[in-house]
Amino acid sequence: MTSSSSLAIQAHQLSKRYGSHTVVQNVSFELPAGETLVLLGPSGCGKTTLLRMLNRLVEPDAGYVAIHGQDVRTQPVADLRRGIGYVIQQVGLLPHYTVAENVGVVPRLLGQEASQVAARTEELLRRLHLPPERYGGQYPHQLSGGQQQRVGLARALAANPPIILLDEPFGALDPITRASIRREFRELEELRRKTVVLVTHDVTEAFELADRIMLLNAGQVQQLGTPRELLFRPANNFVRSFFEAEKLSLQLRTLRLTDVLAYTPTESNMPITTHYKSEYNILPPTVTIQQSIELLSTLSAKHEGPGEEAVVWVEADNSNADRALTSLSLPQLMAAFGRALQQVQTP
Ligand SMILES: Nc1ncnc2c1ncn2[C@@H]1O[C@H](COP(=O)(O)OP(=O)(O)OP(=O)(O)O)[C@@H](O)[C@H]1O
Repeated sequence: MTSSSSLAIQAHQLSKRYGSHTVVQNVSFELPAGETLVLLGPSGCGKTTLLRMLNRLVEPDAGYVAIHGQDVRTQPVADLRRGIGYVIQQVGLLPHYTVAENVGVVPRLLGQEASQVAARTEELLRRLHLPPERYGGQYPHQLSGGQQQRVGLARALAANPPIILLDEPFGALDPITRASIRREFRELEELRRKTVVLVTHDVTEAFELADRIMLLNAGQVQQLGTPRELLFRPANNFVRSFFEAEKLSLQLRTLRLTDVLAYTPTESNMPITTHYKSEYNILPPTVTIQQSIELLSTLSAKHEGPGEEAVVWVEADNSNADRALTSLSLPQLMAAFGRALQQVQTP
């Protein structure tokens, strides 16, 4: 059990109706500080409405929200929103403000000193791969969609709120930009420490970013759990069929090396000296199968010669201390993945 003081967000029996149409129905969840919850579901299922109830952009008809243990109705809205960053798909940058001015807008409103605002702005732009000397003085229309999205994120992070709400933040981007921004986003240390609620209808995005996923349909929670639980222990047919089309790709992103190690050959049948071995292909067991396949493919393209096969080396996790390093080639990895899948899918 998590104590209520370490809970960043508690939503209790939230409901919202527009006319006769119930768009959110009896939704409850608790989100510990530092977790990322993804709200997923088909268009119109109520994700945005639910998200906007958290910072009181929408008032529920029934139920309540508590932030850090305090009922949001008992605090001034301005105070509440100061602690909650908000990023939307349309970005909403101020067109006549430069990039630096856009990022600094909230800290300035909070009365922070100009030098402090400038330092924070520079730091964030640099972290989001927008060198301030090049981009700080530009205007939003001079940036690409992906760059604007990063400025929107920098602006939401500027005042260092402990909670960030993101509504389809990558929705307007092409698939390639989208995938690369998502990777940057995942690796951003600043965000890892925060409590994040993210709305998307993109299943891969949900699986890559979520600690837990709430799958909604017609305003009702279908399942709330880890990506692994939704994929391998679907609560009903809606959940099962929602992931069906992308099942293999999700399995590759959900299972990790640690899940397949037990199904690998106990001894490598190739002499170690024939392998190209460097710090780059020694992997911790937490790496996903998808990432391992990508690395093995790159290594194969670079290093494979006659009689050689590219391998990665997997560090033993604690439960496997007798095997310090296990070597895995692509065929071995795929075979082990297949066997692990059979196990995990057996009820
Ligand atoms: N202010 C409003 N007035 C009337 N109906 C609304 C209002 N806001 C949302 N709705 C309706 O509520 C339902 C849920 O909308 P919501 O935007 O929460 O869904 P969503 O899951 O975020 O959808 P999408 O993925 O398409 O953005 C929709 O049918 C929408 O038309």
